Amino acid sequence: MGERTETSARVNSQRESSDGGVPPVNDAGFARWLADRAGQILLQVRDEMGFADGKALKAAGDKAAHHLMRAELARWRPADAVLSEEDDHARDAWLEGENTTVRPERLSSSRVWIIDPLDGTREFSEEGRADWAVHVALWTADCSSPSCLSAGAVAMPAQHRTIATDHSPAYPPLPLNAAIGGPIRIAASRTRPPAFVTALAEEIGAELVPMGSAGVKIAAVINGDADAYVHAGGQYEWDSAAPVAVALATGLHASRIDGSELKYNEADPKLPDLVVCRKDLAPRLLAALQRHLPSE
Ligand SMILES: Nc1ncnc2c1ncn2[C@@H]1O[C@H](COP(=O)(O)O)[C@@H](OP(=O)(O)O)[C@H]1O
Ligand SMILES: [Mg+2]
Repeated sequence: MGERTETSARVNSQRESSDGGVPPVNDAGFARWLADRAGQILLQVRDEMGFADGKALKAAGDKAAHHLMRAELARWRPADAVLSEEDDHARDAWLEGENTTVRPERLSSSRVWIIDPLDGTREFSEEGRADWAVHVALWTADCSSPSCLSAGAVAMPAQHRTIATDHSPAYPPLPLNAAIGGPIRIAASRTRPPAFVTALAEEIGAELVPMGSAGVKIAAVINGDADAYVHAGGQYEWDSAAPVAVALATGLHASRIDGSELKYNEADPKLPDLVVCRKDLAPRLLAALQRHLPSE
């Protein structure tokens, strides 16, 4: 067994033997508890493995967080379905049965946990970076909003910070630079920003704030460190479900870039674009986005 595999095996066995106690009964508290537990494991994996082999670190982080979350969900919410980025067939709308294709179980479940065990995987593997997160969201069939997200938590372990719908953060105050007519700050992917985002920013006099992880970018909007998060060109439900749950609970605007609703637990989990921003900014940003929508 190589040194790195040994480290990963040791982290796994410590994880399995460590007891996180009894989690909160309510779903939002449970989401926070689960995201925090996975976050602790991820910090441990980073400490144990170091940054010499980024690829191995990413793989070990994804795996450790996924296994822990799957195990705790099976233990504490056994009747619920789970959609995790790290499941083998997570991206498939249909699964191969014996002689036919079958629908994934989650499509007939009334409660589905949509989880991204490690969002911002690239940044997780880079020393000194804190822009990575753990996402836990609960989709329920019985709901009153189009997204049907009834709980969500985003842990940012390297920032020692977790936001969740059990104690929804306060609506962000109008930042001073917005009040005095300063530039809007748009958070965008540091490695895969939408093709149109530079032109969009120029058109509305905005400045771009590159960072990793969809969860961290939406947390920046919730926090008031950015005014908006704009993404297009590809993403999946697990990349946005948890932070969108918190953003909506906070009272922010969250939609597709054409203004339509974000929907979760769809047969095809692709959810390639979104915009999250303060409500006062939404009409202006959506109007500008209309002029930049990628042609289908
Ligand atoms: N064009 C694209 N296609 C598919 N996934 C994308 C994407 N752009 C961003 N993502 C995913 O969205 C998440 C946030 O991306 P970014 O950090 O670039 O803003 C990342 O999730 P993971 O880290 O869970 O893979 C990344 O893989
Ligand atoms: Mg992700």
